[in-house]
Amino acid sequence: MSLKIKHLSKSFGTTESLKNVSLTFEPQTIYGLLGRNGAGKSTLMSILNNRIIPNDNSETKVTLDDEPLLENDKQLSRLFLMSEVNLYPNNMRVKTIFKWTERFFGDFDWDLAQRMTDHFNLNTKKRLQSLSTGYRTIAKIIIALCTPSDYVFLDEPVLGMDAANRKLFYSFIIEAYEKRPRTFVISTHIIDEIASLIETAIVINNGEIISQIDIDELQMKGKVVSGPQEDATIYTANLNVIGADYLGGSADIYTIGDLPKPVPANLTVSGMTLQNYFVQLTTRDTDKLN
Ligand SMILES: Nc1ncnc2c1ncn2[C@@H]1O[C@H](COP(=O)(O)OP(=O)(O)OP(=O)(O)O)[C@@H](O)[C@H]1O
Repeated sequence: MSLKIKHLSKSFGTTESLKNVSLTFEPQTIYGLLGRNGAGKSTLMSILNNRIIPNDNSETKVTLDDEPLLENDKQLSRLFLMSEVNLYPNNMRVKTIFKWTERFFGDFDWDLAQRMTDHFNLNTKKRLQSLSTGYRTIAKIIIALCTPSDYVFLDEPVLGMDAANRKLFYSFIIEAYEKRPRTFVISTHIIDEIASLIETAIVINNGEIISQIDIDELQMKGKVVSGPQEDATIYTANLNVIGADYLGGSADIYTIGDLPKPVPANLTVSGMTLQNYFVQLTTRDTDKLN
């Protein structure tokens, strides 16, 4: 019982946006889909939600609970994608969009929608076009959380939202999940804010999945060894090092796994944040200023 993707590729002309992606999304799990600009996050989510057609490749298989997903309306209706693209008529009132959603998906969580509109202070009598950028996002978030979908994809869901509303949104994701567990796949560039929300981080880089890690595992095993460059380098020489930052003779070396004891007295060890992990995995040489 899961959403399985095997050998999925997508090219736009000569741009290979997704390269032979294989990935499984388990039911009732909250994922972070992390990648730099242009990494392929939106393309992946759009393909899974039937908005973009993947390359024609006989090896490609996308199944939901072992049934083919693409071009299968019954299975596709179990997925929902919230993205920047506006699918709703701009002159429609928010409340009417909620009703449309209910008709289309066969159900809508009106209680949660009411709580969310109250907390966000959203006037549902307003037309979509008259809302500010942040409030348009809030309206779309409410729709995404109140549909009966089993797999909800949120592509940059906090675009234009202020810090207080983002915090409220993260609490509502948890509330929606606790009320009715389902899979959320959240793509965002504000990584540290979702670190406590997600269970698994998937990192995509240049169209390829380069890492999938449980947040608990990262918290247990991800360490930053800091101190004089030479000593830190010697101490971490045989460890699983994913990257390093050097500044004026000092080093921060990023490792995954157990550290040999004792740690030399001139080195310090701290936990690796999800943001650290992501940056180390996706930094290119060209990102560094000469
Ligand atoms: N319709 C399209 N036509 C041509 N190229 C496209 C199209 N859609 C996406 N691409 C290209 O595919 C690559 C992946 O884009 P995608 O939008 O999936 O990235 P992303 O990870 O969502 O990026 P961002 O974080 O900047 O939104 C990019 O090189 C992009 O230019």
